[in-house]
Amino acid sequence: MDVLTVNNLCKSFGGVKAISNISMSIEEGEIVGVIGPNGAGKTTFFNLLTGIYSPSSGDITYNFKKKILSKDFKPFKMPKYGVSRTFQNIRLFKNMSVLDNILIGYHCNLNYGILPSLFRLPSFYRNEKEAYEKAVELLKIFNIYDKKDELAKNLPYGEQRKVEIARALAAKPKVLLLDEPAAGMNTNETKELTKLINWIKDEFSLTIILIEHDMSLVMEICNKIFVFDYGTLIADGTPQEIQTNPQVIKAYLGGE
Ligand SMILES: Nc1ncnc2c1ncn2[C@@H]1O[C@H](COP(=O)(O)OP(=O)(O)OP(=O)(O)O)[C@@H](O)[C@H]1O
Repeated sequence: MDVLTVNNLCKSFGGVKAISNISMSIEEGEIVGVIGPNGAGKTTFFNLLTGIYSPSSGDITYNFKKKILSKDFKPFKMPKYGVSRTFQNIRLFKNMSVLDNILIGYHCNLNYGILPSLFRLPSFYRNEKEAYEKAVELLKIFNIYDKKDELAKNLPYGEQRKVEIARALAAKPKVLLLDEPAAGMNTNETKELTKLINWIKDEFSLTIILIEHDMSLVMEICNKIFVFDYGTLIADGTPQEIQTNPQVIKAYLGGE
């Protein structure tokens, strides 16, 4: 079943056509890679998928129990709908602890109102305890439990990326968008992350869409790859098909 459909999507900034007539569908449970040279429109595409930008024309639909249409996208609503993301430039609450960063992810889905919170009613404690336990579980999965009380800004870059992914997962998404998850990671960290992404996809029943320049990661874990160049979709297919596609080779290397 398609979890996401994109129809004739366009986005222009003045005279710059950042996204031009992109159409695609993504099936539930897939790990999909979005690749392309610098400036190809990948981040703009993610910003359209998460309501940061509105399409100039065309539309996007998440086919969840209830359909979510692009006209209803707002960045702050996306986690509630079931769409979480990470950013190319890590956006953590840098002066908060690692644990608090993850707890914020859970707070999108807490089931108590202002009164239980003000008067400290049982539902408040029940929800907070559950969020804490789940956050600890995530920290252990990401192998950063021993850093839980450190300020996010004091963690090495690779671990900050893990915190950002864990925070996105805490919002219990159905679709997880990862913008360059391996950026700034060394080879071993990238290998570890590759395994982790595969594992969380099954464990949390996710559909994952990722932008990534690290081709070893993309080719190893993606079922399907979409290739952008100058805002257009120039190819899509399996990793094997993409690696041998002459148009893709041309876009990356500037020749055959
Ligand atoms: N807010 C904006 N205002 C004007 N132009 C923009 C804006 N955002 C993106 N662009 C332009 O749109 C095009 C696509 O940019 P985008 O950042 O989406 O590419 P990208 O594929 O993510 O690149 P990279 O791999 O370098 O991150 C570029 O020409 C960029 O300059």
